[in-house]
Amino acid sequence: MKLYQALRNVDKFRTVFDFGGRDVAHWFPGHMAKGLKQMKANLKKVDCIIEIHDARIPLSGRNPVFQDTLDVRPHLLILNKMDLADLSNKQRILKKLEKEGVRNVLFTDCLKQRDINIKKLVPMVMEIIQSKQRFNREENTNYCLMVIGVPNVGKSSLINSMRRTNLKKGRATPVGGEPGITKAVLTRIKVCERPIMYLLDTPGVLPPKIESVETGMKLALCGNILDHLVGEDIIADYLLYSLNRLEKFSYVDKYELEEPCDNIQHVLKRIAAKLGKTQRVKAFTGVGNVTITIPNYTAAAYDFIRAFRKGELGQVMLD
Ligand SMILES: Nc1nc2c(ncn2[C@@H]2O[C@H](COP(=O)(O)OP(=O)(O)OP(=O)(O)O)[C@@H](O)[C@H]2O)c(=O)[nH]1
Repeated sequence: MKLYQALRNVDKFRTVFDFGGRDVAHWFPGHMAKGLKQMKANLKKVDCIIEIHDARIPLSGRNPVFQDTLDVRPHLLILNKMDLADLSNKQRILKKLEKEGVRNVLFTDCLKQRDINIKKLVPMVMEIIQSKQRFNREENTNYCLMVIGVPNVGKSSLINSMRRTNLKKGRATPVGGEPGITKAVLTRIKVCERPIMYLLDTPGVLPPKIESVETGMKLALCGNILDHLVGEDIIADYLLYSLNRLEKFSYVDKYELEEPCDNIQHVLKRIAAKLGKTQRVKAFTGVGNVTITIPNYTAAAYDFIRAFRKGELGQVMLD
């Protein structure tokens, strides 16, 4: 799709998204509060907190509890999944974060076999630790980090990636495609030999800060909330709205649409047809019941969201 063609459609696109009075209160399971207790209890052993968040939403959805209760420790913010993020305006993001008091930021791609930024992690952590007083751990020669973050941002992947990079070792912790995979209690995992560095894995338990339904929807789009709690249909619609707003029109070619379109029903119908996803349903007519074939909108919405999460619809910056 040529940009000049697409731009002709811009005034046809929605400028605001209608969330239909949705309530985000039920989007997070209760077990998450337990995680914070565990973290606080283990804080004494920790030299540096590694907070990990999704690089596509660097400004939304982090948990404010980090600042309030865990702030006593040195802190590094990792913005992971950088391979999926449009970082053309990285400076704007870094400036905004700095205003919020976040000075140590590292972008990573934990799926990459050799991510150069993961290599920088240990030296960066050492610098941060050495720039502050080490509380009651002065005499300790090994270091302990705590990795925290909202669900599904890549905490386990980061640990595995650090082990791969620093110890040439394989997986220590299971990775999942759905939020809430890491449920075990805190485990201490070695991630570096020189200096000896351990990492406490937390169960991905911190509920994000949802200051608005829009923040909730961004988190849902990035896979930080279980899809069915929000609804695949609305996530897909918010995805379409976002792609159009950001002028990321690669979905047009991928799904063989004629032009960018702001109507989710139309787009899903096209996706369903392309994937051959139809369903047969009974329809009641005046002359009796007939079975008709209609597009499977749910399957199409799922495919659309999945393609986005895999990066097939381009890199985005949702904040
Ligand atoms: N594209 C991309 N995907 C990633 C990256 N890091 C992790 N993922 C994927 O994100 C999903 C979640 O990763 P996990 O490491 O299980 O995340 P987690 O934070 O430990 O998840 P919870 O235990 O649910 O809190 C998996 O499908 C990973 O493959 C990355 O840098 N880029």
